[in-house]
Amino acid sequence: MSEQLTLIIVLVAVVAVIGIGAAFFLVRGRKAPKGTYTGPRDANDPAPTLTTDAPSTEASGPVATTETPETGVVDESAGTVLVPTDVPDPVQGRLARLRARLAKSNNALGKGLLALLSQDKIDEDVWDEIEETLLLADLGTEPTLELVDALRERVKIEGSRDPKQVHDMLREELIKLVDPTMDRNFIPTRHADRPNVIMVVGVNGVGKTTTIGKLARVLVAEDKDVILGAADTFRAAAAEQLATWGDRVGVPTVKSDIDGADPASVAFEAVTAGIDQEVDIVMIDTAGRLQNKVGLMDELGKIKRVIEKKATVDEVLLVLDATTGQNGLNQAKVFSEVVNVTGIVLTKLDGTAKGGIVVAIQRQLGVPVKLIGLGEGPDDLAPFDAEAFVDALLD
Ligand SMILES: Nc1nc2c(ncn2[C@@H]2O[C@H](COP(=O)(O)OP(=O)(O)OP(=O)(O)O)[C@@H](O)[C@H]2O)c(=O)[nH]1
Repeated sequence: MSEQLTLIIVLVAVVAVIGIGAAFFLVRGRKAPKGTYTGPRDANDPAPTLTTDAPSTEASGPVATTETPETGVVDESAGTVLVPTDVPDPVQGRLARLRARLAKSNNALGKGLLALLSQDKIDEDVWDEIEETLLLADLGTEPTLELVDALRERVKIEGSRDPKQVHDMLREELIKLVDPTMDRNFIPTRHADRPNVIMVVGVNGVGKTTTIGKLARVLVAEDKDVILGAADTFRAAAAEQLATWGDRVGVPTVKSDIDGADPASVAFEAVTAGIDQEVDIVMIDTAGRLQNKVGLMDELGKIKRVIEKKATVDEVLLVLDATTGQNGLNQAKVFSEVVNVTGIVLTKLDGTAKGGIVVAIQRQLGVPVKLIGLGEGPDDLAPFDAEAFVDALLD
């Protein structure tokens, strides 16, 4: 009798443990651990296939004849268990943590201005020097004149200046120029029925692939499910480079196994995989292209149009190398004409004293700088924040 009772108690305990476990997974909502799902996350979804032929007629049906993806794409996410090996740094406070990199190369701007404005007597020569410092930092003519006028006015009104006063005055005026009111949200959210789609564009070697890799880590740290699309089919190693970034944090990459494949086809397949697998975000890498190559710029427009047969492109991030200065402005202008740029990623700010380019670019495009690259390390990408940026220049 007592044996039967013990058996019943054990059975009840086992059922209770299983019940609690099931409830835990239901509350959590995620159908597979992030980064380890291998296909559709709903049991009733169609099984993923390894595609080596052109996308099916159904998938590419709405695509115009001239823009029909014609090359095969291998969906690496199908049948592959990706086990993350890295835990990305948290995103909060990154700019503050990386500020030393920025401050070092931008000393000329922040510290130089502070020194000039702290002089006992600020005559015309000093104002000229202030102007020159700002122009050398690539702030651009109009913002430079605006800032100098504002500072002149305040020096006149406020009279004597102690170091704290000078610091606060400069800080306020710089923050105004960098514009804290712009929408710099860079953590996209999934739409009810489809992923958020981000396209990353820019000229050769500015850091597009590296930025996507770093951004994938940021998104994983924010608990997002991500798929990458290697539509940079021009440079043989680019797709591998992207996939390596993704693998480290358990993010799958859709890429073609054919050298020089149609980038629009790869992008289309990546977005299709993202929809099928119900991910939060699909990020598409594109090949670097010079803004004066008309054919390549047209191709970029085509990639976007082909993606949009499937899902809206929510964000086009233009990656600009901060060390290229004014040339970046020309690039920004042409790219935004072709693909409606919605945000700027300014890379290599660790290697230049030209932090003023942030203001110049925003002014020219009316588009916010959303992220800045501060090194080659995997977590050397920081969300841009006007106040933290100015503090990094001055302190
Ligand atoms: N110092 C520094 N280097 C960076 C940064 N971002 C990228 N890089 C380096 O820039 C180089 C080019 O980066 P990629 O990501 O390959 O550039 P890409 O734009 O994808 O290049 P293409 O595909 O050839 O157009 C690499 O050596 C990166 O490590 C940054 O913020 N700081």
